Amino acid sequence: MAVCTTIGDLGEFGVIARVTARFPGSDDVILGPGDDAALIAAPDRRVVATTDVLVEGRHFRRDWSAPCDIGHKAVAQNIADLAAMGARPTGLLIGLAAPADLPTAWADAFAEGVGAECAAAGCTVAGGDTVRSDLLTIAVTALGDLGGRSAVRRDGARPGDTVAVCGPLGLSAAGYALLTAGIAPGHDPGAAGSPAPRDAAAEPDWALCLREHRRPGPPYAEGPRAARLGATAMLDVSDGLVQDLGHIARGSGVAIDVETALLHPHPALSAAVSALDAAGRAPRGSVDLMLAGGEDHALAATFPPGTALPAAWVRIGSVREGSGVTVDGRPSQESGWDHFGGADGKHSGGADSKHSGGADGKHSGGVGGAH
Ligand SMILES: Nc1ncnc2c1ncn2[C@@H]1O[C@H](COP(=O)(O)OP(=O)(O)O)[C@@H](O)[C@H]1O
Ligand SMILES: Cc1ncc(C[n+]2csc(CCOP(=O)(O)OP(=O)(O)O)c2C)c(N)n1
Ligand SMILES: [Mg+2]
Ligand SMILES: [Mg+2]
Ligand SMILES: [Mg+2]
Repeated sequence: MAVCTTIGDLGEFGVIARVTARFPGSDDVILGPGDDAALIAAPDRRVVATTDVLVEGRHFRRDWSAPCDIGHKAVAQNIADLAAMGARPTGLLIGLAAPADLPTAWADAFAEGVGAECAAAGCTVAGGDTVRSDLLTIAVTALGDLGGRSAVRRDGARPGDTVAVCGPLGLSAAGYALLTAGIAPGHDPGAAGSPAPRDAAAEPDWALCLREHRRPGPPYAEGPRAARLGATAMLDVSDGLVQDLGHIARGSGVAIDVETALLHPHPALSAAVSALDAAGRAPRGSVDLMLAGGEDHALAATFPPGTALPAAWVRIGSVREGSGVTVDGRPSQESGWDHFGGADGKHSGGADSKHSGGADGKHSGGVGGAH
C-alpha cells in the first residue's frame, strides 16, 4: 500500500477522518463531526459566538512555528475572545483551507495542537470544513456559554473604574521581532511533530517570548472570574494594549489613563529587547512593546472602584470622563496592528509610526517607553 505523504493523497474525507480523530470528547457537544451540522448544548439559551481567521504569511509562518503550535494558537486566539466576554467555550468549528501538497504529518500535528488546546480549555471541535486552497487558511468559530451572567462588553466602563490586565504583555510581539530579525531560529518545516524537548539551561533568556509568540496561553478562566467580580468592560489584547483599550474608551464614552510605572516588563521581554538592541534592531523598549504589542491575548478589563483584584490581575490605570487613551498623561496615538493600515497594510498609527514601528516597522509605537 502506498504511504500517504500529503493530504492530496488522503483525499478530503481521509483528511477529515484523520483530523477529527484527534479531538477530545465534551459533554457540551451533543452531535460532533459527521452530520450536516453539529448539535451543541446552550445551557442558558444565549450563545456567545466569535470567529477569527488565521492566514499563512499574515498570522503564522510554517518555517517559524510548528504545526502543533499553530493549532494551539488558532484555538487560543478564539477562546480568548469568549473569555473576554466572560464566557467559557462550549464548542468550536474549524475551517481548514489547505494546499493538496500539505504533508499529512503537518495536518496530523496541527490537529493534535487543536485537540490539546481544546482539552486545556475544556471544550472540543464540533465540526468544520475542509477545502483545497493555494493559501493555507484556518478559520475558527468558537461558541460559548455565559453561565447565566451578563456578557462583559466594551461599552460598560465608567469614570472611576480601575483598568487592569491579566496575562503577559509584549512577549509575543518581542518573539515576532526576534523571528523577523533572524535572531530567533525558525522552525524546521521538515519536523512536522512537536518541537524537541527543551533544555532550559541552554535556552536564551528571551526564549519565553518565542514560545509565547508561537503558542500564547490566554488566562481563559480569568474571563468568567472577572465577570463574576463585576468587570464593567473587557477584551483580549490581540492588536496592542493601547489600541485595544481605545475600543473600550470609544465604546464606553470615557477616557482611559495608562501609567507606565505600573507596567513591569517580564525579564524575558527585557532580554529580547537587549538582543534586538545588540543586533541593531531595537527601535523600541520593553514598555513600548507592552503598549503596542498584541497576540499575547492577555485580558484587559475595567472594574468598579474598590474591587479587590485577584492576584493574577495587575492594575495599570484608571477610567475618567473624557475620550481617548493617555499614557502617562499624554494622549496616545492609536498604535497596534491593523490588517489594512500602513504602506504595506500591516501597521496603523500617526505620521511618525513608520519610523517608530517594531523591528520590521509593522507595529506602531505607543507613547511612553520610560523603562
Ligand atoms: N467581516 C465581518 N463581518 C461582520 N462582523 C465583523 C467582520 N469583521 C469583524 N467583525 C466584527 O467586528 C468586531 C471587531 O473585530 P476584531 O477587531 O477582529 O475583534 P477581536 O479583536 O475581538 O477579534 C467584532 O465584533 C467582529 O465580530
Ligand atoms: C507571519 C506573521 N506576520 C505578522 C504577525 C503579527 N500579527 C499578525 S495578525 C496580528 C494581530 C492579531 O491578529 P488579528 O487577526 O487582528 O486578530 P483579532 O484582533 O481579530 O483577534 C499580529 C500582531 C504574525 N503573527 N505572523
Ligand atoms: Mg477578530
Ligand atoms: Mg480576536
Ligand atoms: Mg485585530
